[in-house]
Amino acid sequence: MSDLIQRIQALKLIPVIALQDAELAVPLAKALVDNGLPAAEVTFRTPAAAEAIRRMREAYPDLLIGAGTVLNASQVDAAVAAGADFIVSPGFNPTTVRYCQQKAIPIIPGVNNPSLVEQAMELGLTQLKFFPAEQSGGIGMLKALAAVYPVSFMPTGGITPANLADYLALPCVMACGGTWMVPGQLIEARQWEALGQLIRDAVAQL
Ligand SMILES: O=C(O)C(=O)C[C@H](O)[C@H](O)COP(=O)(O)O
Repeated sequence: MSDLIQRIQALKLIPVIALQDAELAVPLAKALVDNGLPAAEVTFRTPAAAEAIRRMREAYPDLLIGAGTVLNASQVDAAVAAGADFIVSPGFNPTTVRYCQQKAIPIIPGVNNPSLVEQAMELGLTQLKFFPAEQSGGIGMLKALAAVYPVSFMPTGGITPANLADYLALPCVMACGGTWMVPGQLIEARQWEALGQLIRDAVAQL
């Protein structure tokens, strides 16, 4: 887990992706790698997720790949079989967390209030997603949580170029998640140049 967290901390930004078509996975991974952001959180919000992860892993063995929106054990299995390095969930589901822990699979579950942070800590977790970040009180809420709990957060949801730096400046923030540098319309339209520019602009802010 600590190696993984170091990699996430070094990247500072994890692009969150919903891919409609696994054919788009490798060109998207190429755009991310070529433009300086070698990571992807591929969400299980689409049926293409596992195949997209498999193709990315095959083409880019060193790419940091998370599986996002993982809601249950069978999605954990599918993600890991496809080559995911870690699991992310939008909420805190103790069943999914325990399943990952039994299999020694890193999981970063989502929380957005003190009670959930405490439940996560009880299971030994100290790196958590803060989701949905802006809608849950944003930076003010994170500061309040960090004052009480020795945990690090990956805020996701409502992170934009306008607030990224403020989130990253908080000592409790290990990285942010966001979609703005990998918008679905550009990916589906295979606008790799435009996408590359968005990714470069995001990296330039880090
Ligand atoms: O599916 C998940 O597990 C999620 O975490 C949801 C996405 O991360 C957010 O919807 C991203 O929010 P935006 O960056 O505001 O577009």
